[in-house]
Amino acid sequence: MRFGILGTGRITRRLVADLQSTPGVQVTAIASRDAERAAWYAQQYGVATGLCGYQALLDAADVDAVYIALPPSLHAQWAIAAAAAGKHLLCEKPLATNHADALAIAEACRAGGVRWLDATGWLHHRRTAAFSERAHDGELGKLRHISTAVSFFEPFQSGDHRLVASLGGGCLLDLGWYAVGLPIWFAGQPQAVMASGIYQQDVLYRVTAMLWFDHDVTATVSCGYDTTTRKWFEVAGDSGSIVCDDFTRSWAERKPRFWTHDRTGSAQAHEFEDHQEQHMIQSFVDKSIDLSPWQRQALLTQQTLDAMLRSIASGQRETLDVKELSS
Ligand SMILES: NC(=O)C1=CN([C@@H]2O[C@H](COP(=O)(O)OP(=O)(O)OC[C@H]3O[C@@H](n4cnc5c(N)ncnc54)[C@H](OP(=O)(O)O)[C@@H]3O)[C@@H](O)[C@H]2O)C=CC1
Ligand SMILES: O=C1CO[C@H](CO)[C@@H](O)[C@@H]1O
Repeated sequence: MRFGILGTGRITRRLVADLQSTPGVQVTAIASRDAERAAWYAQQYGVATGLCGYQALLDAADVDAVYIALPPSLHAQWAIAAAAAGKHLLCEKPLATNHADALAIAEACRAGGVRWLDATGWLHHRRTAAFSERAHDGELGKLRHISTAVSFFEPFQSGDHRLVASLGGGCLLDLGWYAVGLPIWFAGQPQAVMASGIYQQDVLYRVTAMLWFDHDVTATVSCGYDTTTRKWFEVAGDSGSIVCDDFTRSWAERKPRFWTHDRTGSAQAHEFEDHQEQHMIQSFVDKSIDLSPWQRQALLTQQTLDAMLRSIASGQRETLDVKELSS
């Protein structure tokens, strides 16, 4: 699959090497708003063509798939344009800034006959497959409660899209995508949410929330830009729990790991050898792999984030529209 990349930011600098080292993948073009930057990136990262303007890349005949690495508010526009141009779509998280736009992306891809996936790496890690299997094989007993936190304290450059509301900034869309995605991965569709948020510079800086699922499963989640937490979770049943201390990251310096705890309090560690981002790219390019479980996860996450934003604004518990989702 021949990839073209939209945007020359922080994540592009990391993912371009993962794309180039995935078997069956070539990166043939990169596009920037700025011609010089496009040429510099192409030269620097060994990409054949640097193009000025994102549409130029969508028009390129030697591009089969587009990786969108733009600020969140631009995802829907360029994802829909990519699908209309017949390009498969790997889109950075959050898929969009709201559920309606996420559904519009899915529909455009369906109409264009192209594959789509959000680039949420942890969902494709071997470690995720292993802890998911354990959670579902009865080892935990009945699933009861999930806790998770994903926070980074970072001195953002002024103008960083994370701090600009009109670009889809704020910790909820950015880090809440991971924190809320985790309980959804284990427990499915939330029925209701109650969230509270603290704003700084016009964007959400810290969010805490409670989620209610079917069968009395609950979750507490938090995310923020002004705290440093491990990107951890605990999935607890009535017989045991699974704990992971950094589920979103690919660690070069140590093996990905998680622990299982039983009723007696004893813990067993599980470690893996992994190159994590490549698994996500492989899921996307291997046409024999059904992407629908991950697509459903993305749409559910987006719908839940919408409900959390409503809850922050209203100060009330908000219910999710189950019918809307299942259709
Ligand atoms: N999966 C992951 O682990 C990570 C995912 N992300 C996600 O990737 C996306 C991009 O994040 P990141 O790379 O950190 O962002 P950056 O701000 O570093 O880069 C975004 C790029 O988008 C282009 N762009 C187009 N319009 C604008 C605009 N109005 N303002 C700013 N940039 C613009 C720019 O490229 P140019 O001007 O050259 O066209 C810019 O370099 C986000 O959705 C983010 O959530 C981010 C980090 C990690
Ligand atoms: O997805 C992400 C992972 O980590 C970052 C912190 O460096 C986030 O802000 C980012 O968008």
